[in-house]
Amino acid sequence: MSSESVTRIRIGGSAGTDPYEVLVGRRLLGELGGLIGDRVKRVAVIHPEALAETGDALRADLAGQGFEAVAIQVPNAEEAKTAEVAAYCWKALGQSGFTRTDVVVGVGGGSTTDLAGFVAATWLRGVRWIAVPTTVLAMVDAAVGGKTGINTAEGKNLVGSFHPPAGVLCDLAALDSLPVNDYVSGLAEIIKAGFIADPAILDLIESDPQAARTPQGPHTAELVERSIRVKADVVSSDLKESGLREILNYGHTLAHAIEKNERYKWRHGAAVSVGMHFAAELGRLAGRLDDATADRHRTVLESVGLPLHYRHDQWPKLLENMKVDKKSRGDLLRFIVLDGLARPTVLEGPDPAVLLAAYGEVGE
Ligand SMILES: NC(=O)c1ccc[n+]([C@@H]2O[C@H](COP(=O)([O-])OP(=O)(O)OC[C@H]3O[C@@H](n4cnc5c(N)ncnc54)[C@H](O)[C@@H]3O)[C@@H](O)[C@H]2O)c1
Ligand SMILES: O=C(O)C(=O)C[C@@H](O)[C@H](O)[C@H](O)COP(=O)(O)O
Ligand SMILES: [Zn+2]
Repeated sequence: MSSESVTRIRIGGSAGTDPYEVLVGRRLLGELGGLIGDRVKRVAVIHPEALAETGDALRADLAGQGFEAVAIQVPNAEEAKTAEVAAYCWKALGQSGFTRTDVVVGVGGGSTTDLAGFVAATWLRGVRWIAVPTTVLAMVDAAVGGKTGINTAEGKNLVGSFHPPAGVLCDLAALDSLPVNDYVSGLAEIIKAGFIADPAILDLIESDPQAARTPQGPHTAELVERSIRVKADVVSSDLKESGLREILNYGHTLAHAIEKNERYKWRHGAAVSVGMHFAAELGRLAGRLDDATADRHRTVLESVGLPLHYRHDQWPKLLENMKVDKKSRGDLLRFIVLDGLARPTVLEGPDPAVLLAAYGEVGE
């Protein structure tokens, strides 16, 4: 298979990390063998149940290229991000004699790429891995940047590692089979990139919100590429989240609290949408964010069908859940808010009354 009109976005390369490329286009899977490299013996293709055919086709294709290829099927969505499923993958790698020169390929949405990256980060203390994201969310965010991990009963992504992939293949054709709710959920991270760094993204979506809801929309490739570039710029200068990278967590403090409260049954993007609405109200009430930009959150999120609200009576539980957010320092809660459009900043230890008032706009 040959690839056609491929965009290549380079990531990393500073502070001792190996650079890698994110490829965006169609018919890209022909690039996989080359990325894996010819000195590799074994490849493990980790894929969700929903992509059983794709996983097996990739395994067969790699076997045809001379690799000892195994497919490891894992549950769909967040059910894959558990210690038990990671242990199942370690067992499969052990049984196929996987060594430090072998390669993991994670094919699927963000849940699968987070798990596959984590399995690669932990097996033999770290083997190479390649991400083949198949949801819009995984293409623009999860598969890019090297954050890998799993959930625990105590919170979202509480166990993980920074372990960048050796390459990322975003084949836009994969989006054609994605259920519309999953497609729309991914738009939340695209809209996040718009608010924190690249407002042209918001203009593109606002120009035709209905078209933005489908991969057939006229701006799909541009939206995906712009969002990847936002993430690439950030993670290339701060892989391990010592500062700047925290801006990518916009909306996530409340989002992760909601996901835990829903026992990880909500889609991440839907929770991020509610979380960004909350962060916008928090920014407004803290005197940081102008009304027009705060209101723009509601209109753009709502226009593509993303949720803005969550149960009002759950606030005490959400507040408790937020304490284990990775941005917390001791008892200090920290939120990413905006000082204005594309001007993200940290709000530390907001007054509990302001937090409650912001949630008053979100609760229903
Ligand atoms: N590591 C990071 O930097 C990062 C960034 C953002 C999000 N995430 C994580 O990503 C996860 C969410 O990822 P997601 O929104 O991609 O959802 P997902 O991976 O949970 O996938 C949603 C559903 O779509 C199915 N699916 C995937 N691709 C498909 C396709 N092409 N056709 C049909 N079905 C398909 C999956 O099997 C699953 O059932 C969360 O766990 C979130 O925490 C991680
Ligand atoms: O890449 C990052 O950094 C992000 O924060 C991107 C988020 O969209 C993503 O959901 C990430 O997994 C959240 O990380 P966490 O450290 O808050 O668990
Ligand atoms: Zn996210």
